[in-house]
Amino acid sequence: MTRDTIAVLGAGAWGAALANVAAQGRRRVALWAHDPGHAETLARDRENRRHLPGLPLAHAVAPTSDLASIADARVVLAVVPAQAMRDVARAARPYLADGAAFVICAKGIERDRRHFMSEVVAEELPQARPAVLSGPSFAADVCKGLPTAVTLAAADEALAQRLCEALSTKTFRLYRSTDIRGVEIGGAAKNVFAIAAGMAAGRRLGASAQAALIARSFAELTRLGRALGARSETLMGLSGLGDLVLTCGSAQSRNFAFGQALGQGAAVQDASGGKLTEGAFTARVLIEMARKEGVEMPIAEAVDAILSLRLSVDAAIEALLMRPLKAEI
Ligand SMILES: NC(=O)C1=CN([C@@H]2O[C@H](COP(=O)(O)OP(=O)(O)OC[C@H]3O[C@@H](n4cnc5c(N)ncnc54)[C@H](O)[C@@H]3O)[C@@H](O)[C@H]2O)C=CC1
Ligand SMILES: O=C(CO)COP(=O)(O)O
Repeated sequence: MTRDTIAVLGAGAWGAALANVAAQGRRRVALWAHDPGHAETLARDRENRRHLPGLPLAHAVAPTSDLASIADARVVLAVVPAQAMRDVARAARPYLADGAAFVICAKGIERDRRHFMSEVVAEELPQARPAVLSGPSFAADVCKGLPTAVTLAAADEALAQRLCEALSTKTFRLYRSTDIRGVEIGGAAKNVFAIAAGMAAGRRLGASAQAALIARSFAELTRLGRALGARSETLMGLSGLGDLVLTCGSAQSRNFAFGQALGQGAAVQDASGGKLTEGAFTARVLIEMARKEGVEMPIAEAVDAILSLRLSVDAAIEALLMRPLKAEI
């Protein structure tokens, strides 16, 4: 499978970066954009100037807005926003080859139906073999060829191994897993915690508070992950702790930057600066899942309360600090 044809759905920052990765050693990688104008601009500029300025598309990357271009792909990377995954998967259904690997690269949970991305894909693409790629990886870092390591999970370990071989490069290293649920929970939840970490930075709470917040966020992730069947080693791995540390520790993260702007006083509707902040879509559904499982997630609850304008940032910090003292679990 290593030289199998690869297509990418979604031509934002991460889609462009992964298309460049896939282009190494391949003659053509279709990069599908849902907006024909965007596909034309990419084809003309050979660069995603909005999302990845200064980082050219590899020669083999072929921007298109024609979904039929995925028909000959044995591996399709799905890199659209999580809330768009169902529509895109449904639209791809007539074109996706039987048995093709459909690798979910979005980080989020479907808000309306409370479905994980792998459940969305199972429903919309019965002919696909689903997989999930997630871990600490900023698109710009990957595009620049900086060393990066992520997890790729598929139920069938042989498929996971073959996909790791197909997608790994010298600087983009994939570790295989069969824990799809564990990998997708980590990717979705860390965006919510990154908003909280950004708020703490925006309020200048200090490095000690940042570290405490990451550790307690990890405790929340672990509790929910275990309740939903994730494996401990996944939660402690690249797609769990690894991505949490990256995203909660860098203003390069859009979720962190969004939280930071909120912490500095920006209004919820303005704080993202028009950038995709998946955590803002995931916060509510994450705590709904947690409540259903009887799992306490006070940090995620605080983020949701702030985003739904029920609590100010300062009141949320106060409430977290006033929680009863308890054992460290
Ligand atoms: N940027 C990064 O460093 C990383 C992003 N991700 C994940 O990848 C996913 C995509 O993120 P980015 O590419 O960074 O976002 P982006 O904002 O750079 O690009 C999103 C792309 O999706 C397109 N899009 C929007 N609505 C759509 C729809 N309804 N149907 C089809 N396409 C639509 C937009 O036109 C845009 O080209 C997110 O779930 C994100 O969490 C994961 C790892 C790294
Ligand atoms: O998922 C990411 C890094 O692993 C990107 O994070 P942001 O979406 O917060 O920019």
